[in-house]
Amino acid sequence: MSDTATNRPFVTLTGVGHRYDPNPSVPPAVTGIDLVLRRHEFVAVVGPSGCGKSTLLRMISGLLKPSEGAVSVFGRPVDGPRDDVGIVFQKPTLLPWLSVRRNVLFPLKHKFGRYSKGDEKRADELLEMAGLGSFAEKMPDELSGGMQQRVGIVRALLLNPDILLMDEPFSALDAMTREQIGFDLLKIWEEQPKTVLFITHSIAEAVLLADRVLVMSKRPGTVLDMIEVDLPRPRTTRTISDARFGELADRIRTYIYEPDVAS
Ligand SMILES: Nc1ncnc2c1ncn2[C@@H]1O[C@H](COP(=O)(O)OP(=O)(O)OP(=O)(O)O)[C@@H](O)[C@H]1O
Repeated sequence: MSDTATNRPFVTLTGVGHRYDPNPSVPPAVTGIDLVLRRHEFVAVVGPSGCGKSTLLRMISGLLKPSEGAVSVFGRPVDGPRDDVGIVFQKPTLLPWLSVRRNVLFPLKHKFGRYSKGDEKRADELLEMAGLGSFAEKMPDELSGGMQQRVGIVRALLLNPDILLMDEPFSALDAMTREQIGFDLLKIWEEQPKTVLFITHSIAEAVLLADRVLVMSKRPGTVLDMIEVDLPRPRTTRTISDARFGELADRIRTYIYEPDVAS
């Protein structure tokens, strides 16, 4: 985004790595990651299956401690789960006995034991923004997969996190729903900027949504490149037919499928 705050380092990873298996003959999941996420930027992460994308996300969230290097947010080391981080996974795991609105408000209730009228108003505003205004009183099983995933996103946004970590959030959705929900996410992000790290297996989705695309190598995952997506915003379906879109997607594809050619 062209916001003055955008150029400030926000999340910093210095020489970050993680190994699940202490046996030194087994390669680490990820290693030597140097990365700076700027405030309010949208960064997508792509890379071969098993290259450590989720491991990277979990270290930024504070859910997983790096076994090498350090993660910091605004200069403060991350040493455990943080309040200013929202996470959206592939499946929204809604509570089936609670309405959509109550599902969205559940983390507040769980954390503080209560929520205010202001929180309810904000939940309704976010549901409206996500196209779920008339579904607040419905139960999760009355919603399509795409709508359930939107509820999961709204639930993460209600806590107004500075950082939104999304781990293949749309991969369970059909192609059309996926494209639409991507544009809706961009609309919400443009109105309420956050630093977003978005893991996807779709190169096109990464280029369509992100300001920059982090390309990871196969295990042990390292940074192969950080590609600036110099496509104008707002992004629309027309963005996909822009020649530059094709060039950027091709460049990333080469990294993933022909890493020897790319390097
Ligand atoms: N809890 C764990 N214990 C042991 N190994 C793990 C654990 N979690 C992940 N791994 C291994 O670490 C590597 C990186 O896993 P990770 O899930 O971070 O990759 P990924 O890029 O997100 O994969 P995918 O694209 O398939 O979702 C993989 O080889 C995986 O098998």
